[in-house]
Amino acid sequence: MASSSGLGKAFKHLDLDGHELPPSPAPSSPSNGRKYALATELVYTESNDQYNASSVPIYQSATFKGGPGQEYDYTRSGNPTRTHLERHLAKIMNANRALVAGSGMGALDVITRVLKPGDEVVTGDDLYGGTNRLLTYLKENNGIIVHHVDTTKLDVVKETITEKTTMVLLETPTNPLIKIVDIAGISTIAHEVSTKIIVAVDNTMLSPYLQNPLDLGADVVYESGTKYLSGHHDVMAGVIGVNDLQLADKFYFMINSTGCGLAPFDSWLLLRGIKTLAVRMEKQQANADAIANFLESHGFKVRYPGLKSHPQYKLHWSQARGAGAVLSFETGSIALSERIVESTKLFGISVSFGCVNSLISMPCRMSHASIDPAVRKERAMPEDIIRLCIGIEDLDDLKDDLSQALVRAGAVKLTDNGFTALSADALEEAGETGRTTQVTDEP
Ligand SMILES: Cc1ncc(COP(=O)(O)O)c(C=O)c1O
Ligand SMILES: N[C@@H](CCSC[C@H](N)C(=O)O)C(=O)O
Repeated sequence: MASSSGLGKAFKHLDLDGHELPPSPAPSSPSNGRKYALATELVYTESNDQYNASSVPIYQSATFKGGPGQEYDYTRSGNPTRTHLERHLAKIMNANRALVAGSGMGALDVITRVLKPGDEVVTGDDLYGGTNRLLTYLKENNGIIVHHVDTTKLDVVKETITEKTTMVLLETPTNPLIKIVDIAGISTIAHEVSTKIIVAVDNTMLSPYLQNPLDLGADVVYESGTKYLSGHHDVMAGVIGVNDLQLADKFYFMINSTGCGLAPFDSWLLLRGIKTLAVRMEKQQANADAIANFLESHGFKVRYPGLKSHPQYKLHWSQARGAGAVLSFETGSIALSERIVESTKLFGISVSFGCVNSLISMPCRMSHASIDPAVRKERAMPEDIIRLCIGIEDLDDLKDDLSQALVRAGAVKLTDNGFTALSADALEEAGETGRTTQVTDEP
């Protein structure tokens, strides 16, 4: 009888046949309860515990005493720390209701459980590897028809969405090719075909600090809280924001039924991380912008929406307030990319992004390795692509580390003015033969 929407009344849960729809929590005010600027709202979570604790308490309890009618009975169904987080998230995601799951993939699993055999999903051809894996599973085992198309092309999306479409699943910027997808444009196209089509947007690459898909016409926003929201590589979490309260009830039903709700301690960690989201993001994207320019000025083809050279620069800035801190670039050679990645000292070789420390990876070997190599080829995913996820470190330290790695790997040559990327031919040769420039251990 407990509700994860919480601090309100107990309600009956929706059953699988759709009976007994629970009363949803009242939608917040038009500004979704926001009184202050987002950076301020991120910091303030009103704790209503009996001791006026400044930090929301962790209710590390599986059960709650009292019997029927009480607010909480069992943490799988609802927990005060989780409720607190969900209310806070609803405010910052501009959603009528937010829900939290044990990971970003857990959140997507909850969302896609509304799909039935025969339903059609229209989605992108540059998707996070785990998302691609789940959709492939649903296609092969649950009778869901999945269309992967270039979602940067509105005409292609328009041709693919039909009355049979029940969900449109978008990522923007995409991971790792950093393509931009027109959220408002696609939402309009989908809803013109049917208002029942659920447009769901993965907002992991920017966080609610920089982009609010619900304000652009999407029906559902979700993201991996493992990234920017938590920000320290120490918690796995997934968040969902939705305006339609009946849809929210369905998602809540799934979270309660499958037991994938976020644990109290992880909810607390996420609440703590969110307080510093604005400062982390500002610093991370300032660093990322400088590094993107630094690599571009030395001749690399860099993918980053903060660069004017990004082919969809205008579209990105029409729907987002910043460029985030993930960028990618190619070298022309897998071997050369491997040497660069392995030559960094400060950049950790790791999957994930959005956290305080900088990371470097080769997506085709790591985060996107679960995509069949033939499919990667079909979708023109460059095998040599390097992804940089920028943290809050000192910018000069980051640049120095990248410079020494590029030199050590033979991707650049040293000149009096610093270093210059090699020509395509020289890079190709460097990729095959190895280092072209003598370097000392401490450049
Ligand atoms: C864009 C994107 N969406 C979703 C996920 C899934 O999140 P999680 O790892 O928290 O399950 C990830 C990364 O894992 C991601 O990069
Ligand atoms: N082994 C994991 C890989 C996680 S990738 C995490 C993150 N989304 C990223 O893009 O780096 C898996 O198979 O899911």
